[in-house]
Amino acid sequence: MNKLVLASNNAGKLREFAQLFAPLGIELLPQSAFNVGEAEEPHVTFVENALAKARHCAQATGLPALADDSGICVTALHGAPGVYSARYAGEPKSDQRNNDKLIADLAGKTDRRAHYVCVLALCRHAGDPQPLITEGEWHGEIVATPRGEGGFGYDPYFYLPKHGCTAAELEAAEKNRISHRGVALQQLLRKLRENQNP
Ligand SMILES: O=c1nc[nH]c2c1ncn2[C@H]1C[C@H](O)[C@@H](COP(=O)(O)OP(=O)(O)OP(=O)(O)O)O1
Ligand SMILES: [Mg+2]
Repeated sequence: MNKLVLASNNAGKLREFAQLFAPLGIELLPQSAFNVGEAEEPHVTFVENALAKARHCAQATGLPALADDSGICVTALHGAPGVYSARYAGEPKSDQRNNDKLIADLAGKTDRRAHYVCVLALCRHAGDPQPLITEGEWHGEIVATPRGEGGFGYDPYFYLPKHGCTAAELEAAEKNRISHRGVALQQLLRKLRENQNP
């Protein structure tokens, strides 16, 4: 497989995947290059939404498609916003309003634990009966005051005690090495290699 379509319209994800794929010798094309519209994400699990996006994109392009469904799960909010992270503060999607709502919802709560989840789904074609699926998690805490200019989404509020900084303060390469997305992609690449060398 030397060409893949990325089934996402999120500029932050596109940036991170471009960097992650750069050394791999796999051409990664954004679905916008094929005028693929946004897929429905009607499901209550990351894995089902990831599959829906990958299948929709493979169908529309005739090429293998990789989708990322991700979000942040906050312990004190019983796992919310979870699969609804992108639309937490309603439509149209806005990172700023999502972050404001998250901080408001956590006001007065002492348990600040949260983790990112990323599920990747790779459909080699629209009817692929055996899509590759992997998952990564990244654990941290929500801070009330944003820090850093990097990353995207909830990153300025996602604090990593081990690193003493937020995800938005990490170098892009460091985030990709340890993030939910980076971990899920390493697993996906391992599965791809196993499939090619049975
Ligand atoms: O590393 C991350 N750093 C910060 N925020 C993140 C990250 N990873 C996911 N997130 C947040 C952003 C968005 O609020 C939601 C993903 O929602 P999700 O539906 O998967 O993506 P999306 O609608 O933005 O784009 P698309 O579906 O076209 O890929 O989780
Ligand atoms: Mg989405």
